[in-house]
Amino acid sequence: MLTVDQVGELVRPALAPSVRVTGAAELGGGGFAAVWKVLLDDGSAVVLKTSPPPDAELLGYERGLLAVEADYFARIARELPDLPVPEVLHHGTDRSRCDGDWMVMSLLPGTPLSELSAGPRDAGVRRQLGAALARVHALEGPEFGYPGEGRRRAATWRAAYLGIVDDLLADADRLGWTLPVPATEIARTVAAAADALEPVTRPALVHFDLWDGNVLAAPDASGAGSGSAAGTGTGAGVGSAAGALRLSGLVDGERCLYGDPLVDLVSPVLFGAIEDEPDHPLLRGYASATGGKPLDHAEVARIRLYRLWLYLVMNVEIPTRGMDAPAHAAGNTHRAELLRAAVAAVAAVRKG
Ligand SMILES: Nc1ncnc2c1ncn2[C@@H]1O[C@H](COP(=O)(O)OP(=O)(O)OP(=O)(O)O)[C@@H](O)[C@H]1O
Repeated sequence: MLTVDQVGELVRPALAPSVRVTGAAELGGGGFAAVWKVLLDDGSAVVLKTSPPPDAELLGYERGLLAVEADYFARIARELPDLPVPEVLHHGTDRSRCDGDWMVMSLLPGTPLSELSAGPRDAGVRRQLGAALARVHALEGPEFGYPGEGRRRAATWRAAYLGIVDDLLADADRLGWTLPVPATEIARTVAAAADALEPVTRPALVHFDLWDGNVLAAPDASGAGSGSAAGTGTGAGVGSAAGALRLSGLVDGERCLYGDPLVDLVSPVLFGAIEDEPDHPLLRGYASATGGKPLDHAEVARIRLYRLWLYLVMNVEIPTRGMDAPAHAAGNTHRAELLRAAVAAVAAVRKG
C-alpha cells in the first residue's frame, strides 16, 4: 500500500512544477491494480494506477498490462478524440521509484454504472456505450490476440482464441487451482465449437472488460443535478439525481486485444446473456452506429464461446486475486456455476 507521499512522488512527472499534491484516496473497484484519485492544489485531480510488482503471481496474459492500457487510451484519444477515455499523462517504469509500472491519467467525470442503480435511466448510457464501441471496433490491429511483448497472438482468430483458452487452463494447472469443469472437457468443448470462429477475419480492437464498474455516467448538460459529479470523478449525487445521464467514461483498458467485436457484448451483461435481450440498449446503440441487424445463430454461437472465456478467467484468477479464502466461498460457488453453465451452453449450440 502506497503512502500519500509516495503517490505524490509518482504523479510528479505528470504535473507542472508549481502544482502540489494535497491528498489522495484509493478508488474502489481496483481488483488487479491499485488506483488512486490524487487531489491537486489548483483544485483539479488526476488518477494514478500502479500495476502489481514483477514478482506477483499473475495469470500468463496479465503481463505488461499497464503499457497496453496506456496504448489503448492513447490510440483512442488520437483516432477517436470525442470518445471519453482518460488522457495518459505519464507512464512510468523506473523500478527504483515503484515496484510495478505506473500510469498517471486524467480523472474522468461520473460514477461507475455499478454504483448507480439507475435502472431505466441508464438505458441512454448503454446506448451511447454501444455506439461508442462500434466506433472503437473500426480500429484494427496487425494480428489477432493480445498486443505487447511475448503475449498470445495468432494469424487467425480461431487459433488466437484456442491459444488463449489453453493458456488459462495451463495457468490453473500451474497454480494448482481445481476448476469446476475438468480442463480436458473445456478444451474438448471449445475445440469442437471453434469452427464458429472462422468467419472472423478482421482483428478489431476490443476492450473485453466493460462490465458496469468500468463504464462511467454523469448527468448530461441538461439533466437535473448536472454538475454534481462532473469534475469530481466518482462523485456523489449522480445516483440520486433524477435527470438524464450521459456516457462520461470508458476506463480499465488493460485487457484489450484484437479480435471479434462480439467479444465486447459479454462483460456488459456480466451475469446474463445479451442474445436473450434483443432490445438491450447496448445492442440498439451498436446497431444505430453499424446499421446492424439482430444477432444470428452463428453470432450467438461465438458470444457463447466468449462467455465461456470470461467465466474461465473469473475462475482461474481466484487464487492470484487472493479470493481462495473461505470468506469468498459463496462468490466462488457462483463463479463455478457460471462456468459450468457456459460450457454447457457452448456444447448445446453445437448439438442444436
Ligand atoms: N481515469 C479515471 N477517471 C475516473 N475514474 C477512474 C479512472 N480510472 C479508474 N477509475 C475508477 O477506478 C476504478 C478502478 O480502476 P480500474 O478498473 O482501472 O482498476 P483495476 O484494478 O484494473 O480494476 P479491475 O478490478 O476491474 O481489474 C474504476 O472502476 C473506476 O471506477
